[in-house]
Amino acid sequence: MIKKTDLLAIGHTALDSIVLVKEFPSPNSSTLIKQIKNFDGGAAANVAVVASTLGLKSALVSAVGDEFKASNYHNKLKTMGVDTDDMIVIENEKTPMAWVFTDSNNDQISYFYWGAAAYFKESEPPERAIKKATAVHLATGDPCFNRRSGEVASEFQKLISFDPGQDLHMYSPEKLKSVIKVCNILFGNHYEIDRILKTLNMDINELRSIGPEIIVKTYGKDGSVIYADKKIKIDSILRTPVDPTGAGDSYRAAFLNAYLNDKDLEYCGKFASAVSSFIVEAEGCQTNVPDYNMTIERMKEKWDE
Ligand SMILES: Nc1ncnc2c1ncn2[C@@H]1O[C@H](COP(=O)(O)OP(=O)(O)OP(=O)(O)O)[C@@H](O)[C@H]1O
Repeated sequence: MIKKTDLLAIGHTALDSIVLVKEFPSPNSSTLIKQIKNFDGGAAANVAVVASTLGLKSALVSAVGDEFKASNYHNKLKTMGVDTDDMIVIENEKTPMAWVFTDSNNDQISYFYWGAAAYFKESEPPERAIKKATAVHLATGDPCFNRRSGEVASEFQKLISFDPGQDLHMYSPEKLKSVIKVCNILFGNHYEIDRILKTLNMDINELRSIGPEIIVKTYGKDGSVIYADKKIKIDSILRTPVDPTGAGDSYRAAFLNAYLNDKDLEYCGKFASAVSSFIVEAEGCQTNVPDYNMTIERMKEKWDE
């Protein structure tokens, strides 16, 4: 019997190293590292992990190296119930890695190693995983693979959400438009949504008219705005951030969780806001992930509902 999934996340699974230095070295010099911490990451995996912790049956399709199957990260995903049966495993390659260097001014320099993810381009869209899912989330990853996966998901009439995130610059205007056309929900932070509007030379209503009936624009600690038939402003549940990375992915996972449970858009935004407020309280994108009850408690504290 085919096991159905609620949410399939497509895009990066990555290993993140957060490196603290006093200052960045100039070329041909070196600097001492104060601390290195390794975390499980990658936008699609972050979404799958948060969605699964909140109670959705989630699945993940990423391109990973051949060391991944035996890794603790993979074991963790399986233990959580994330379906990884359709992961793309590339022989003699490594799972993507990100190194984020932070100096004492909190300025950051990042390096991203695509490794196995470079093979997304030549991989077939995960039709079997798409067919099994109620909703498909296209996270940061290869633009061609996302476009082709979006087309298959559209053919099978799935709910499609799209978040090009920091890979936005890799999309040509045509490619960007073609993914946006097939998606139902477009997510982005305010820089990203503004850049999409500028690239496509559209305002938010024109953008909605070509595809996504819902556009969600996040503003960090200043909350988020949902553009649908009406505009809904959602406050954040403000916390002093220990590490803001992963706030966006957790927001998307939580929003989709509430949406798939037939909640109205204001509720979806509040639920997402509550979940992401936990994520900023700890280092890493998959740490301090709240379960459903913890999220509801925090929502009640803020909105008394
Ligand atoms: N300091 C904070 N306290 C509480 N909630 C926060 C804070 N920062 C962000 N959030 C929540 O997380 C949501 C997403 O944040 P943001 O707009 O920074 O996304 P992002 O840029 O995609 O994040 P990232 O790329 O760092 O994961 C916000 O709409 C807000 O609800």
